[in-house]
Formats: sequence, structure tokens, C-alpha cells
Amino acid sequence: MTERIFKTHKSSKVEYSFTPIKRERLRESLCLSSCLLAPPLTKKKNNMEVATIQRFQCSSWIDLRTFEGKPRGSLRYSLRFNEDKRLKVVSLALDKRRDHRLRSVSDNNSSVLETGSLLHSPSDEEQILKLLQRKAEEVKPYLNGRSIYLVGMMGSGKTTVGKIMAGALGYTLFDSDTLIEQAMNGTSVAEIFEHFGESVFREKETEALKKLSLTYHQVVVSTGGGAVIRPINWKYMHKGISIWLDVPLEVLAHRIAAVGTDSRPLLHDDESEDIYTAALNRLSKIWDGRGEAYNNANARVSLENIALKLGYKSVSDLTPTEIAIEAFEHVQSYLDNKDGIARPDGL
Ligand SMILES: Nc1ncnc2c1ncn2[C@@H]1O[C@H](COP(=O)(O)OP(=O)(O)OP(=O)(O)O)[C@@H](O)[C@H]1O
Ligand SMILES: O=C(O)C1=C[C@@H](O)[C@@H](O)[C@H](O)C1
Repeated sequence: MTERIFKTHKSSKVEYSFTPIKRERLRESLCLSSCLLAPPLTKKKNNMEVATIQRFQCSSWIDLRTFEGKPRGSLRYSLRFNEDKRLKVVSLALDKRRDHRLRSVSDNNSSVLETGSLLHSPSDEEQILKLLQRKAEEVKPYLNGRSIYLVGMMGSGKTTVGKIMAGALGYTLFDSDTLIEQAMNGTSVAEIFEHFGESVFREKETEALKKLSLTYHQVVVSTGGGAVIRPINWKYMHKGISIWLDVPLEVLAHRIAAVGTDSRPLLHDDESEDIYTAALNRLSKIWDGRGEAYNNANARVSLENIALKLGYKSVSDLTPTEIAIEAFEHVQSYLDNKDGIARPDGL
């Protein structure tokens, strides 16, 4: 199993270019999602965003919040019906986007339009945000108050995607690294590693996960990349639903190279190579030591699989919101299988 996943990571031909347009698109997408889902964010909203947000707030989605537990019987079937409708909407939106891509490529008659450089149109963004909210409402009864633990390598997007999932569910997001820093009177993760060593950090990490799992419900937890290595941590994380964000190492190295390794002590290196190569080498070594442990998660959200499913050429085309939607799908399907298939009343 490790072998297979390792190969996936190693051999993936990920085209990941952060063109200025792509970076701007991501920023816009993140800003739009965050403004919508996490009101305290102070980013300035433009008129289009405000209009979109207002439309969301007044929409007439089915409100499942009054239902406790996993949906049963006819409710379950009506969810399926809605899901079918949703899929039709998605596939229309995707067809439209694919058409647009093909048109753009032939218009330009060049290969400039590697998928990463295309913008989602505002209406695409709207569709995607609507889907996210609808998916969150659908998955909530299945969760029945259970928390979600996001696991994954450093830079896999646990915090970014977690924020979107929490906002859509009306859950609170916790970042276990931040909790550890708070428990250590504001000492940063990098300083904890430097002054006390990794073992103290791991102890604190276990304490944080224990407290979260025993005290809180309805939270999304962005765990530290190494939380998976201690079996005791799984005991706590399995009190909720754990989701592994599986991102190719090359993509992680690009992300990390873009922001630097200051806050990630395990990636500090002797600077003898360029930052991307150094990060990739360090990540590969770390992966060798813990790749298998991620399989303990209840579900795996593979960015390569999502990109394939959505017809994207590159993993870097995926927005965090699209990843969040897929994560909800996985939560739902995991809980569906785990809790058994419900049948309509009387059958
Ligand atoms: N889908 C995405 N596409 C492009 N960049 C992304 C995506 N998701 C996250 N990022 C960027 O990657 C970097 C790491 O993301 P984030 O902090 O969410 O990861 P993490 O898994 O919480 O990391 P860590 O475990 O190291 O704290 C950030 O700069 C973020 O903006
Ligand atoms: O992958 C890891 O082991 C780590 C990831 C970060 O989130 C921090 O928890 C810390 O830097 C260790």
C-alpha cells in the first residue's frame, strides 16, 4: 500500500506553476470563500463579492439542521434526489468550463493555457460556493455532531481547507499547532523544536488532541503534519472522522518554497540547494518515515484523483473550495458505509 502511494507521489508528473494570474485567482478564491464563510476576516470585499455573499445568505437551500442523526427513509431519498440534481449542475458547470478552456486554447493557438493559468469565472465561483454550502448541509446530519480531523503532510492545506469546511458547517476550526503554541505561552513551534526538542513538542501535540477530542464536538481540527506518527493520537482522532489530504510531494514543495520554511522546523535545511529542491528532499525523507501512517485516516482525499475527476490537467488548478467539497463527499460516503445503508420506511 505504501509502495503504491509512494509511487503516486514520486512518479506524478505534476505541472505546478504559480503564474501571477494563478496566484491572483487563488487569492480571490480564498478571499471570497473566507469572506463568505468566516465573517471576521478583514479583507476588503468588492461589489461582486458582496452581491454574491448576499445572494448566499438569502438562498433557499433545504435546511437539514433540524434533523438529528443520519438521514433515514424518505429524507435520505430526497437527499439522493438533490444530489442527482447537484451533479447535473456540476457537470453543466464543468462542461462549460471545459468548453471555455478548449476555446481559449484554440483562440490562442498556443500551449500558454496550461490549466493553471485559467481563471474560474465569477459564475463558476458562485456555483462552486453554492455546492460547498449544499454539500455541508447534506453531510451535517451524517456527522451528527462529530468532529473532523484533517491530517496530511506539511503544506497539504489542512488549515486552508479546514477553514472552508468549518465555515460551511458552522463548526469551529482549531489548529493544533496554534493550540500547542498557546499552551506554551506563545512559544512558536519552531522555538519549541529548537529549545525543547521534538519529543516535548510531540507530547504537547498529544495533549492538545486529547483535550480537543474529549472536550469539543462540532469542530474541524487542522492537525500538525506529524500527528499521525503516534498511535495514541489516533485513539483521540478516531473519536471524530479523520480525513487525509493527500497532495503530491512536488506540489507541497512548491507551496512551501513560496512561503519559506521559517515556521516548519523539520524542513529547515543547510540552504545549499534551492529552496524547492531542499524542501522536496526533506519532504521525501519525512514521507518515507510516516507515509504509511496516513492510511489510518477514515478517508483519503487525493488531489490527483479530484483533478482527474474534474477534468483538470494539473493538481494546481484545484481551488481549496473544490477540495473541501470533495472532502465532504468522502465524509458522507465513509459514514454511509460505516453506519449501514438506510432504507425508506416500509421497505
Ligand atoms: N489548493 C491550494 N492551492 C494552492 N495553494 C494552497 C492550496 N491549499 C493551501 N495552499 C497554500 O499552501 C500553503 C500551506 O497551506 P496550509 O497552511 O493550509 O497547510 P497545512 O496543511 O495547514 O500546513 P502545516 O501542516 O505545515 O501547518 C499556504 O501558503 C496555502 O495558502
Ligand atoms: O510534519 C510535522 O512533523 C510537523 C508539521 C507542522 O504542522 C508542525 O506540527 C511541526 O512543524 C511538525
